[in-house]
Amino acid sequence: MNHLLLIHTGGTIAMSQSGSGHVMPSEVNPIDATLPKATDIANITTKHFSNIPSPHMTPEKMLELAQFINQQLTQDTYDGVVITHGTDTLEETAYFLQITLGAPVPIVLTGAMRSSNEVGSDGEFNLITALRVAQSDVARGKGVLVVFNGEIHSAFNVTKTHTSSVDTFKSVHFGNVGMVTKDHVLIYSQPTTKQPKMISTITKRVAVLKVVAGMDPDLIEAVLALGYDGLVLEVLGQGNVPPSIVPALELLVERMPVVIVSRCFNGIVQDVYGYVGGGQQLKEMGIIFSNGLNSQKARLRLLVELESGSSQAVMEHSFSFQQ
Ligand SMILES: NC(=O)C[C@H](N)C(=O)O
Repeated sequence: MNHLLLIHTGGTIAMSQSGSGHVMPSEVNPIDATLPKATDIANITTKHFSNIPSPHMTPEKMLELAQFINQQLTQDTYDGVVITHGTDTLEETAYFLQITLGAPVPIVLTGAMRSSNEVGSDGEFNLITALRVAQSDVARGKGVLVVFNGEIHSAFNVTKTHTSSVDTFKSVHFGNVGMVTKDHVLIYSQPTTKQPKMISTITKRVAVLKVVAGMDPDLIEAVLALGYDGLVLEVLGQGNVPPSIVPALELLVERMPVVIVSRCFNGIVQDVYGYVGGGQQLKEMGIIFSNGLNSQKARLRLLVELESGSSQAVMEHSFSFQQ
């Protein structure tokens, strides 16, 4: 029988609703009560890494988690790892692990939208399906996966799309990579993955700003004044900005890497337009075009590139579109 490592980090899956109706972390993780129902799936070793709501997650804690997983995988033999996590930043931790961890076994993240004692609580189903995916041969070599509501997603594409629905995780651009049915774990497409970059510290800071019509340049100027090391800009459409921020961007890109992602939910940025502030001008300035990542993931990618001391050319390659 397979041996799985189950790591709890917190989130709603580890919470209960109190008498007042507010949802709070529980001292004893209620999801562990599900484990007797999983004994036919694998032998499971449980580790409690943290018990935090995921808005309390940071890149530093993500790095600690990556190091913890590496340590556990060298100390014992596991066939897969399941991580329970709050849903608010789950996609960020999943993507961080994807780009920094070269684990030889499936790494699967899951969570819940309804806490343990709420009607229709989804933690039990999500945990059981995540364990089934992690022990499955078809999950090997597929990168870090997110299993939620019977769907399997790649860390690259998945994002939280609904504030309260249990059907919240969706893969923009390419759709989910697989599904879990009563009897099967199916993965029908090969997720995009790139060589992970091992880092040992988080010392850099990357700002994220969203571009809006008629945007004032002062926030772009503040990025430099506040001592950030890089900027991710959520730009318009296929990769365009208003003329009002072009001079500030020109100055900024001389001093730090600037990466653009689109504020559209789907699609990639390209140098299509030749007007002032259009993609052609941004490309000529040396701005890096991302490959369809959302801004929260592009921020982590840029952070990892900065920590790795990557050149502009290496960064461009890391952000390039690859199928
Ligand atoms: N459903 C959840 O897990 C949301 C919660 N606020 C968290 O991310 O910790």
